[in-house]
Amino acid sequence: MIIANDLHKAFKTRTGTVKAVDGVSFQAHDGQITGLLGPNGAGKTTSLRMLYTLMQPDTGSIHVDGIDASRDPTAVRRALGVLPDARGVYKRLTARENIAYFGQLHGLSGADVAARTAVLSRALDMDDILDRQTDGFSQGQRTKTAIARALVHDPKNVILDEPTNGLDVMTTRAMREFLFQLRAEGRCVIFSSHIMQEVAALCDRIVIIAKGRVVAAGTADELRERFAESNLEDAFVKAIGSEEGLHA
Ligand SMILES: Nc1ncnc2c1ncn2[C@@H]1O[C@H](COP(=O)(O)OP(=O)(O)OP(=O)(O)O)[C@@H](O)[C@H]1O
Repeated sequence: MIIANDLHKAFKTRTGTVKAVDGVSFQAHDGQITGLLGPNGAGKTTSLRMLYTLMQPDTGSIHVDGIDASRDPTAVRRALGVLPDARGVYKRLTARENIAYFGQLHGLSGADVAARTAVLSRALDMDDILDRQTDGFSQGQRTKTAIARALVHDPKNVILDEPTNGLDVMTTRAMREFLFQLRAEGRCVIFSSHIMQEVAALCDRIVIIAKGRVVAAGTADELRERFAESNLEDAFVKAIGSEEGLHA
């Protein structure tokens, strides 16, 4: 389970201070998919970066399975599998070697790495690319490699920054099935997207972020009810106060 409590993060730029995250709180439960939905620049990536301890919040707290991220970031990292916005797959290594490298960093034995690689490769349908050097991989193939690598240590919590970004329809469908599988295994899954339809199709709970703040949260039904709209898209527009988030 992941709890974000009143996160704030500002960046100093030449032209002034940007409040990227300005009061984000939510809970993501085990056995559920929680979607962070918001238009470009809403603060999703910055929120996720704080959750996976790449950045420290200016104020606010994060707990992963009860561990305070500011006190024990290493333990939090162990409990998380992360697909960052920059996929960062090593080009000279094969997909299998990319996965194994992360397994070794997590201290897994060779046998455990091989077993997890087999499970993940099957789930992500990547058997045919496993032993190819990732240089030249398509975006979808790179994303699959990065996800398999992120999950090699069998983490209870999974954070995915725009996992279907740039994927074709078939690969997106396969990715959805994979996320449902992670949910069925009882994991806590958080993913971000600016595509409302995708979040609606996948998520048990939706956290809508605009201008660095949570403007609404709940199930799709709760959001429709709250904004008195039968269509989730209309509820989303009302929640963020503009139509900018609708365009992928
Ligand atoms: N390192 C940084 N320095 C300065 N400004 C930043 C930095 N990182 C993010 N920002 C700004 O913070 C705001 C939120 O950015 P963020 O990447 O979190 O949004 P997002 O919701 O993930 O958007 P997108 O859907 O476009 O990826 C934006 O205005 C962005 O320009």
